[in-house]
Parts: sequence; structure tokens; C-alpha cells
Amino acid sequence: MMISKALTIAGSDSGGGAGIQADLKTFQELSVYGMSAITAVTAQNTLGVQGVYPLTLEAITQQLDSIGLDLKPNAVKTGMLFNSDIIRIVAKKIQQYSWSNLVVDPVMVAKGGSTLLQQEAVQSLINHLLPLALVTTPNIPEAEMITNRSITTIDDRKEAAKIIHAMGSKYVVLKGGHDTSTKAVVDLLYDGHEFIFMENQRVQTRHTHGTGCTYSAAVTAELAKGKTVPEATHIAKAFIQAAIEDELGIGAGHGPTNHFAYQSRLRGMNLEANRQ
Ligand SMILES: Nc1ncnc2c1ncn2[C@@H]1O[C@H](COP(=O)(O)OP(=O)(O)O)[C@@H](O)[C@H]1O
Ligand SMILES: Cc1ncc(COP(=O)(O)O)c(N)n1
Repeated sequence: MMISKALTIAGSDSGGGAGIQADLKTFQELSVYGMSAITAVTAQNTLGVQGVYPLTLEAITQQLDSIGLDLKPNAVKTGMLFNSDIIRIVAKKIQQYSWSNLVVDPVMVAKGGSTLLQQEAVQSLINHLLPLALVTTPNIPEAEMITNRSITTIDDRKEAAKIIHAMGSKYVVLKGGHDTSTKAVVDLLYDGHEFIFMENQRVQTRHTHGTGCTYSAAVTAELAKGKTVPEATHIAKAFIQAAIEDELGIGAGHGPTNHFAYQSRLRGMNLEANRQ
């Protein structure tokens, strides 16, 4: 059996809703073999981030070498990278091992406000990582940081997507979760030529911890299986919508999304179809 393989290079979330844990759960649900290189350990739960412990460059390099010298990921994603030294070493290893299908989720700030990428590292992300990206998936505040512009209108979003594309990312998904002014949640996909709007009903919930990680992991899993970027982002949007809608209600704060939901629904539909 030939199984598709995906690698996540990101931070660990002890609460299990975001970071490495969200990525591996998503890979598994989408039938992709998951691998991980951990950049930082966070002490985190649904109430917030209690501690951030970046790993040494040696530990990060060794994990990437262990994977690069043996296992060949079909797609790779980056999440929390924390500082510019980590970004530089990650970019170097991605090039050294010729890893393609790179999804860059430019994680900067946790939902509760804790810093997951130091301010001075944004320029390193632009210089070293975006030129390697097949897809970059900023939310609105991240796109504002990368482009140094404020984003309020749809035209602002389009302009920001163009700027990020010009920085070297072949596709840009500017996610719309942070724009609460409309009933729909609209993600904007840009390929350098045209804009595709991907839209779903906004779910009224506080349980959105790890939505960005889960979404970009789903894109990565589908790319690993050979899907195109428009196909992968379409499936990822359905995956995250199901994960937010079927909430688990875990924890006293901003709970995790439901990584089981997408497959449970598909199984349900298959059962229905078999009954007819
Ligand atoms: N309340 C919601 N209802 C439905 N989809 C959402 C909701 N919040 C976020 N999403 C979707 O989840 C993904 C992550 O969105 P976003 O919140 O913008 O990013 P991040 O989690 O990185 O801050 C996007 O595909 C977005 O459309
Ligand atoms: C280790 C880690 N990585 C990323 C996030 C961002 O989470 P979100 O996907 O909700 O923006 C997080 N809270 N913790």
C-alpha cells in the first residue's frame, strides 16, 4: 500500500487543539501518514497560553534531518516558528531536502493574545519562507503584519493577497475568520491571476481554538495526496466547517474544533447511501 505522507513543522499545544496535535489529527482523519518536527513546546489549554519553550536549533535541525534522510514527505506545512533563527534553519532544510508542496501558515499570535512569533521575525518569514511556499494561509491580522497595511474592505484583502503573492508564494489564501461583520465567512484564494471566494455560513461559537492550524493541515494533507491547490482548499474549507459546527465543548475557555466531524459525516452519508 502506497500511503501519502505529510510533515508538520510547528509548536506543540499541550491542550491538543492547535499546533502539532491539530495537524497530526487532521492528517490522520484525511488518511495521510503524519510526521512532525517540533519547534517549541507550549503549555496551553482552552483558557490561554501559560508557557512557551522554544527548542534548541540543534534539536530542531536533528528532527528535520532525521525525516529528510529517511522519510520523504509528499507535502509539508509550517506553523508556529517563534523566532528568526528557527525560520532560517527551517527554510534551509526545506531547500536542502527539496521538499515541495509547502504550506506556510504564518502563525503569529494565539487567540488569547500570546506571542507565537517574535515581531522581528516577520521579516525573516518574508525573506526566507514565503519564496518557498506553494500556499500561504494568513488570517487578516497576519496579512496586515506581512504587508504592513490595514485590511478592512474586500479590495484591501485582494491587494494584500497580491502583495503576498509577489513575495513569492504561488497561492495565497487570505482567511476571513476575523471579519465578524458578515454572516458568511469568506476565504479568498489568489493564484496570481484570479480571485476565488470560498464561503460558508459563520458558526456562532467561541470554540475556534486551532481553526487555522486545522485548516492548513487539511490543505497539506490533500496536497500530499496529489490534489491541486483549488481542490485542496475546497476540501479543507469543508473539513474546518464541519469541525467548527460539531463542537466538542471541551474546556472552560475557547475549546478545540472537532477533528472527527468531517469523516463522521462522510461515514453517515455512506451509511445513508447503503440503506437506499
Ligand atoms: N466562526 C466560524 N465559522 C465558520 N468558519 C470559520 C469560523 N471562524 C473561522 N472559520 C474558518 O476557519 C479557518 C481559519 O480561519 P481564521 O479564523 O481566519 O484563521 P486563524 O484560525 O488562523 O485565526 C478559515 O477557513 C475560516 O474561514
Ligand atoms: C502551538 C500553537 N500553534 C498555533 C496556535 C494558533 O492557533 P490558531 O490555529 O487558533 O490560530 C496555537 N495556539 N498554538
